[in-house]
Order: sequence, then structure tokens, then C-alpha cells
Amino acid sequence: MTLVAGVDSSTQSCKVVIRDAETGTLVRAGRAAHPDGTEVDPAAWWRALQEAIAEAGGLDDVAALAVGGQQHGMVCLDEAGAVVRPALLWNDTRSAGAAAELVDELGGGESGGRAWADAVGSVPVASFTITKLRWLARHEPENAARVVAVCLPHDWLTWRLGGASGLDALRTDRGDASGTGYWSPATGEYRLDLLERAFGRTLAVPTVLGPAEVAGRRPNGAPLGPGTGDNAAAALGVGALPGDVVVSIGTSGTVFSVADSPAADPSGTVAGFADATGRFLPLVCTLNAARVLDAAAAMLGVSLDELAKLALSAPAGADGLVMVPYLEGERTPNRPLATGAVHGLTLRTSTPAHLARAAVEGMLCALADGLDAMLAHGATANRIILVGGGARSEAVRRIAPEVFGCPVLVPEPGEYVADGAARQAAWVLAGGEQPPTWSTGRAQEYAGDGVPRIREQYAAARGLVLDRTAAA
Ligand SMILES: Nc1ncnc2c1ncn2[C@@H]1O[C@H](COP(=O)(O)OP(=O)(O)O)[C@@H](O)[C@H]1O
Ligand SMILES: O=C(CO)[C@@H](O)[C@H](O)COP(=O)(O)O
Repeated sequence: MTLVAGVDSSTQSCKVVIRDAETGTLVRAGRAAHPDGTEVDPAAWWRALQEAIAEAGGLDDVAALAVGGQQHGMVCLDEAGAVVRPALLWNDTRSAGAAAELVDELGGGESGGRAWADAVGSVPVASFTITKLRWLARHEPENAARVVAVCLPHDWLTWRLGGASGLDALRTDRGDASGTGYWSPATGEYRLDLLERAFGRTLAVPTVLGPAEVAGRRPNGAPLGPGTGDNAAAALGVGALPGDVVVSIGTSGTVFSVADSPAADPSGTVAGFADATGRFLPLVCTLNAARVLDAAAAMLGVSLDELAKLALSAPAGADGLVMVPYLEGERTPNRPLATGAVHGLTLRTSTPAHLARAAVEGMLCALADGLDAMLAHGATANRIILVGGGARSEAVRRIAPEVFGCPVLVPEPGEYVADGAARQAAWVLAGGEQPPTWSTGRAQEYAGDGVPRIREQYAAARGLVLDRTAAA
């Protein structure tokens, strides 16, 4: 049996799966935690990767490997290839002012948004690498002066796995490059003029590979795939096709679909990313998803399973109790400085069950807004597929149809980002135009009538929060 490995170096943890290259059957797996916080020394990802690989039984018998990773993180390297400062992650909002400046510099408002969307498929918000480069240039000029190259978390891990033999060995892929703000999915070219505008001078950047090209080799000669961003890897892992909309509930909440043509939304709601197969991946991302459930469970002093039971014991709409879950600020809508709110407290709604229900409904309503935006920008949703750690919650699975107004498919619990990376590794070995066909496990359908009241009351509460919160 030929084995391939896939890695998901995501916000909260590193996961490794080892699968049969031909059938996709899971053989072994491992995981390790990442540190908390929105800036992280990449060395911590490397340590977690080694721990997860060891737990997965090592890589000696693995014929190819690929890395999926959290998007957008800024990893700055000096001339010798050393990391200049801890990486700023996708959910670090300190560059919100820089994002606003960059949009203003290309015309501001609708016209600035249009210029960015036309140039790189997306309008930069604080998550995007380009805004972090501007922040670094302005706030840490001494660190900025040492930077020679910039890359993304998965690029850096792939580079290290391949021996880190020099900055010109850095490689990336279309999917992750499309989240930088200085690479265009439509043309397949870097926009180093925009990088230079943000940072004040140009930098070395990784070579962008095609979906199944070799990014390097492990010391035993096994090829490394180009890897990709975690959402593009999840799309590959669940085998998403045009007509599928994937809703991922991890640290971030994302709604995305595979498309044949690039998106360019001047409002910035839909990011026009590329996918890991040569196509495109329009995507809406919220900053607040699974951790809203973690926070609600912590507030109530219960486990996540108990939170789900409590949520399901309250009526749909929680008798008017609404949580607007902007616990880390928010990206969609673009309110990096926002805080969360609970509206509709009465004696009747002041119960653990109501609060649990409001947390699940609020988190799902923010994703339903994202789904609306995707549909408004031409996505079709023949199937909605729910993945990510938060999809393990029975309350999320059962309340999602009420909020989305349609059934959702929940694949067997698994690590779909790591699986997508493993499938890419198998593709690198097999070659050809398409990734190998792996049988996907059984998915369970959750159906139920939509309850429009849930979204109506959420929209009213969201409006109050937006009114009191300045945009970036
Ligand atoms: N049964 C569950 N119910 C609710 N949330 C869960 C459950 N299991 C895991 N999670 C949550 O999923 C999150 C991790 O999901 P994951 O997709 O791995 O995130 P990331 O990829 O961002 O690191 C954690 O916040 C965790 O609490
Ligand atoms: O910023 C985005 C997408 O644009 C996030 O989806 C990150 O890629 C982090 O993903 P998770 O760790 O939450 O899976």
C-alpha cells in the first residue's frame, strides 16, 4: 500500500492524517495543540507538526506529503531565512487601519473596493497579508528593515519540511496566494506593485505552483505537494463540486464554493479566492464561529455536549434572546473593533438554555448572512455541506436547517483540511489533470423547517450593534 500524508496547520491545532494513496482509506492520524493568541512564533507550528507526526506514527513509510494551513498569516524572513518576528495571524485585527488606508489609496469607498477587487479578486480587510505588511512598515520599522521575504504559514512549513535550502526555494499555491492581497486569481500573476505600495519596497515571495506540482522533497526523497490554504484544502477533502456550498465552523466561520470563474466583489463581502484544483473559491469569512460555542460553554460552566443539550431544550428563537457574536471584533461585516452583545434579556429568557440557544443561533445567523452574500454573487447551493470542529455539535447540526432554511449535509466527523492536503499529495504522486477519486464517507442529512423569525430578530439586533460600532 502506498501511503500519503496530509497536514492541517490551522489556528488552534495541527492535525496529520496518513491515508492510502489509492483509495483514501485512513491509516493513522495525530494532532497537537497550537498556542493561543493572534501572533504566534512559527517555531510553535513546527513543534506541533513534529508532535502530530510522531503521534501519527512518523513519516518513514509515507511516499508524499502536503500541508494545508490557516490563510493570510504574515511570516517575515530575513536574509538568512530566519523569522523576523512572530507571525500575525488572519484573526489579528491590528492592521484594520492599514486596510482602510490601502482602500482609500486606490480611490476609497466603492471605487477603491472595485479597484482592489479588479486587481486581486478581494478588498483587503485586516486579515489579509498585505495589510499586515503595511502595519509592520509603519509600526515596527526596525523589524521591517530586516525583512527580505514574506510567505504564508503553509509555505513556511513546506519549505522547512523540504530542508529550507534558501529563500528561492519558497513555494506556494494559487489558493493561499489568493489571500495575500498581492496575487491575482484572475491573471495568475503577483501584483508586486501593490506589495510595494503597502510595504514601501518589494520583497521576495514564494513561486506559485500549479495544483499538483512538486514543491520540494523530504530528506528521504518523498515529494512535497504545493499545499494550500485550509479552506481550499477542505473543499478538496470533502470533494466539493460546483453547486456545493461548504460551511466550515472552525475558529473562523467560512462559507465557500468551487467556481469556474473568478469572483470580484467590490463590497469586499465575498473574497475572490482561488481553489486547489485550478478553479476558484469565492468565500465569506467570519471571525467568530466555534469559539462562540466555547465562550458560551465557559460562561455557563458546562461542557460543549451539555451546551448542545441546553440549546436544544430552548425554543427556536430563544423567546427573543439574541446573541450578536462579535467576540473577536468582526470581519464580515467589517467591524474589527466591535464587541458582542446579548439582546432581549427578560426574566423568561434569563436561563442557561436560552443563552445556549442564542449563542448557537447567533453564530449560525452570521454564517447565513454569508450564504446570502454568496448566493447574491452567483453561487448555487444544490447542497450545503457542514464541516469543522463546530459541526460536531448536535445543536449546530439540528439548528442549522432552521437558520439556513434548507437541509444541511454533515459528513462523518473528520479532518477535512488534512484530508484535502493528503488527496493533493496523492495527486502529486499520480499526476494527471484531476485529483485521484477517493470515496467520501457517508454524510448525514439534517432537515427541518426554516424559522424566519430567528434571522429577523438577529438582523434587528445586528443593526443595533453596527450602529454603535465604527467601521474600520
Ligand atoms: N462537540 C463539539 N461541539 C462544539 N464545538 C466543538 C466540538 N468539538 C470541537 N469543537 C470546537 O471546534 C473548534 C476547533 O475546530 P477546528 O475546525 O479544528 O478549528 P481550527 O481549524 O480553526 O483550528 C474548537 O473551538 C472546539 O471547541
Ligand atoms: O481567514 C480565513 C479565510 O479567509 C480563515 O478561514 C483562516 O484560514 C483560518 O481558518 P481556521 O483555522 O478557522 O480553519
